[in-house]
Amino acid sequence: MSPLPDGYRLVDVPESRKDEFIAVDHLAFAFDTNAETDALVPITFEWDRTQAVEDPDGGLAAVHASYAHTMPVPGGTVACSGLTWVGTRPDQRRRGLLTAMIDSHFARSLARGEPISALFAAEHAIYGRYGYGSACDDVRVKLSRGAALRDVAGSDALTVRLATADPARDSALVDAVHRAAGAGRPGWTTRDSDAWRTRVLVDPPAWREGAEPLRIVTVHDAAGDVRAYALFRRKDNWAEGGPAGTVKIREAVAVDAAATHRLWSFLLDLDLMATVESPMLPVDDVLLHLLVDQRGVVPKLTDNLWVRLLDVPVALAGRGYSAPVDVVLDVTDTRLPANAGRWRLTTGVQQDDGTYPAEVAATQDDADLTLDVRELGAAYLGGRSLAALARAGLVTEQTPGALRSAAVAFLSPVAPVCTYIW
Ligand SMILES: CC(=O)SCCNC(=O)CCNC(=O)[C@H](O)C(C)(C)COP(=O)(O)OP(=O)(O)OC[C@H]1O[C@@H](n2cnc3c(N)ncnc32)[C@H](O)[C@@H]1OP(=O)(O)O
Repeated sequence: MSPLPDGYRLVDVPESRKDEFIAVDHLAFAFDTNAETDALVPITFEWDRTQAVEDPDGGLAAVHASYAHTMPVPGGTVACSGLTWVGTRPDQRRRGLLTAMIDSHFARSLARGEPISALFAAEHAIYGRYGYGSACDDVRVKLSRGAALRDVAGSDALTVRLATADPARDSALVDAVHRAAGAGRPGWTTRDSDAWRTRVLVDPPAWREGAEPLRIVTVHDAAGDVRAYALFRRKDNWAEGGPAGTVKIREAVAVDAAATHRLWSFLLDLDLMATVESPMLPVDDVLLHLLVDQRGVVPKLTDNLWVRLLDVPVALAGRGYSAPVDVVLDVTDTRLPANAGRWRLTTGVQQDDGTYPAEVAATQDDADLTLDVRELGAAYLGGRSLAALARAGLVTEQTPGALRSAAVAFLSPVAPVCTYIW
C-alpha cells in the first residue's frame, strides 16, 4: 500500500459526511451547485463504497467512490468496480493522496470479488500509471438540419411522440429501451438503481444554459411499443440569416435500424433549428452507417471507458473470445504483483452467442506475447486491437503468429461503449 504523508489516513465516508465529501469534489472539479439543483438530482453514491483521505486536522483532503456495475463484456458480464468522484483538494495535490486511494480501491474491489475496475477519466494522463487502459472511444457528431439518411424498410410505419421529460413517467421506458438496444454491446452499462434511472431524466434549470426544458421523443411501433427515444433540448438562435437554433441531445437510443431512422429523421428536421449535436455514440453507431454524406458531419472522438484488470486470470476467463486461441501472455503489473507472470489462455467449445469461453491458468511455458496489464485492460472489451498496440510497441510478439490469433480472438465485432458518464 502506497504511504500517505504523516498524519493522513484513509477513512470510510458514511452518509452523515456526505456534505464534506461533496465539498472536496466541488473544490477539485471547480463546480458549484444550488439548492434547487440538489433537490432534483438524486445522489447515486453507494455508501459502503465511499472513501476519503483525512488530513491531520480531521478534514477530508481527497475522496473517491465506486459503483458496483455489471459490465457487459464479449460473451457475458463481469463484476466491475466503477471508480468515480475522484478528487483531491487543490491545496493538497501531488502528495500521493490519489495513489493511496487507488491502492485502497484495488484492495477493496478485489475483496468484494470484482476482477475489473473501470472509469471515465477526467484527464487522459491520470490513470495509465495505475494500469488502466483506454478501452474504447465514443464519437459525438455535429449534423446539419436536413442531413439525409439512407432508406430503412419499416421506418415509415413508426410514429413519434414528443413530451417534456418526466422522470416518474419515463424512467421505466427509457431503461427498458436502453437495455434492449445495448444487448450484446460490451461496455453498455445499464442503470441498475432508481437513482440512476432518475438521474438520466432530471432537468434542473441550472443545467439548461438558456435552452428549453428537457424533452423526450419516443418512437412507437403499430402496437404502441417504444422502439427508440431521445432526450434533448433546443436552444433558439435568431441569427441575421434567419433562425439557426441548436438541438442538444443528451441520449439517443434505438433498438434497430428502422427505429434509428425514424428517431433521427425527427431530430434532423426540427423547425427553426440549424444544427444537431449528438450525444456520445458508439463509434459504429447505426446513424453513422445511415448517413448519405458522412463527410457532412463533424465528428469528435473521445476516450470512453478505461479498464483495469484487478484479477487477471478471473477477468480473462470472465469474457468470451471471437475465435479459438491458445496463447501464453507474459504480463507485467507493478501495482498488483499477483497478476505478473505468465498466463496460458485456452479457449473451449463455441457458445450459442458465437463466442468461445476460456480457461486461464498460471504456466511456466514460454511466453507468446509480452505486455503490461494496462494494454490488457485496453484490449479487454474488444475495442482495441492487440496487433495495433503491438505496432505502437506496447505489446511484443515472442512466437510468430501468436499476435494475429490473439488479436482476432480478443476483438469484438461490435464496438464497446458506455452511453453515460458515471
Ligand atoms: C474516475 C474519476 O473520477 S476522474 C476525476 C479525476 N479528478 C479530477 O480530475 C479533479 C481535479 N484533479 C484532482 O482532484 C487531482 O489532481 C487528482 C485526483 C487528479 C490527482 O490527485 P493527487 O492527490 O494530486 O495525485 P497524486 O499526488 O497521488 O499523484 C499521483 C501521480 O499522478 C500524477 N498526476 C495526478 N494528476 C494528474 C493529472 N491531472 N495529469 C497528469 N498527471 C497527474 C502526479 O503527478 C503523480 O505522478 P508521480 O507519481 O509521477 O509523481
